[in-house]
Amino acid sequence: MSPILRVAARGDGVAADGRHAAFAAPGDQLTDDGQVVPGPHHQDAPCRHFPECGGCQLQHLDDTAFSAFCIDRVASALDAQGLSAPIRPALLSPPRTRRRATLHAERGLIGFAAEGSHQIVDLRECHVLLPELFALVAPLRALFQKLGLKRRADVHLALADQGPDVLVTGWAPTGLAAAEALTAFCERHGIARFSVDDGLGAEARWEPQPVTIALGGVPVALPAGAFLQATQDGEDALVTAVREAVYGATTVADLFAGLGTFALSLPAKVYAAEGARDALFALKAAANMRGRPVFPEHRDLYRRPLTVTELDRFDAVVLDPPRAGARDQAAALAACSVGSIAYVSCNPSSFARDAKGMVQAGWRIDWIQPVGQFRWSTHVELAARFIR
Ligand SMILES: C[S@@+](CC[C@H](N)C(=O)[O-])C[C@H]1O[C@@H](n2cnc3c(N)ncnc32)[C@H](O)[C@@H]1O
Repeated sequence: MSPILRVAARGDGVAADGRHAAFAAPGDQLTDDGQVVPGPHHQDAPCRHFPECGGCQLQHLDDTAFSAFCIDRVASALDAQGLSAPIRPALLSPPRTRRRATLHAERGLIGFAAEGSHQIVDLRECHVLLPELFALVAPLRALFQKLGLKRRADVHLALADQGPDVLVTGWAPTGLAAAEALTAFCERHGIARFSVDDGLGAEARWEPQPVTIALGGVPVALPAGAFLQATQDGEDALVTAVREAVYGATTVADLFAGLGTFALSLPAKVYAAEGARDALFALKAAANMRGRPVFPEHRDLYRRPLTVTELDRFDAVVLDPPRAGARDQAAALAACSVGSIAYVSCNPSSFARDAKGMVQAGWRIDWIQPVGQFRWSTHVELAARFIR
């Protein structure tokens, strides 16, 4: 018998004797023949689709163990780079609060892909999606069946200010009957927008009024399929952490700004750099309309990161790159002399890699706030404050 001590990055339990076991929680016991004997932090998974469904990998952990996993994920990534930092208690989004998710549909099935495969798990219940979004799953299944969807399509769901926003990629129904069925579906289910994209770009087939998302109290036009923090709760946690990290700054550079989640929430003059044109134009128009001091620039930050001279014009910098991190931008940040840096990351490993160079150049990680907005998944997000 060996006790399970922690859960590794991929979700398997790690026993004191070094063995790994699937679906094991800290406090469980691993028998000599590899059986898991549940302990005090092992809960009954609430969803019938666990563990087949790839939407959740950790439903067997209670909140104490899931929170510890989020912290440990960050600590292990730092440790792998020879770093350590004060890590705050994790902020977990409650069940049923995911406002953005991508499902897959094919031949009468709709749901997340099965864990480790492309097979679709036909979703009959879900404990992570917002009820408003889950309520669309059965009607969408029926709609796709009616319209004869056979090949695989992706269904991107988001909750906009006006209601559910649906984007189907890989499929575009044609003909009058299909158009009528789609309109009836949208009217019946209060859909804010229904777009399709069969490879030529998103085309709205239903959008009775312009679709927006409120960020920092400002309604921003929401491009179909655009990036949004996964839960409102997670967004609030990240915004609060970023505001604290750059507190007192009157000029801020927001890098990888997206639609302006941070730029529109900071009490400062904000330069916002973003690579997606549609997001950038939406942010520009929204800021102009409300007279917010946000100055967006379309810029590919992988090809053309801000230079040290450019960075030094600001009191503080916020960056929130994609999963790959921001190696070159971090190198310039390491050498700059702004007052503080808020680094928001959806990948503790690339964050720790980027942080290492910054720490070697004299920066210190003041604190790290883990945010578990992908509840019961192995994806952990964080916001960190760097100071000299
Ligand atoms: C994790 S999202 C963060 C968005 C925003 N900060 C937010 O919280 O809503 C990363 C953003 O980086 C943008 N991006 C990806 N590659 C980029 C690049 N090479 N240059 C600039 N922006 C890029 C994406 O379009 C996306 O908006």
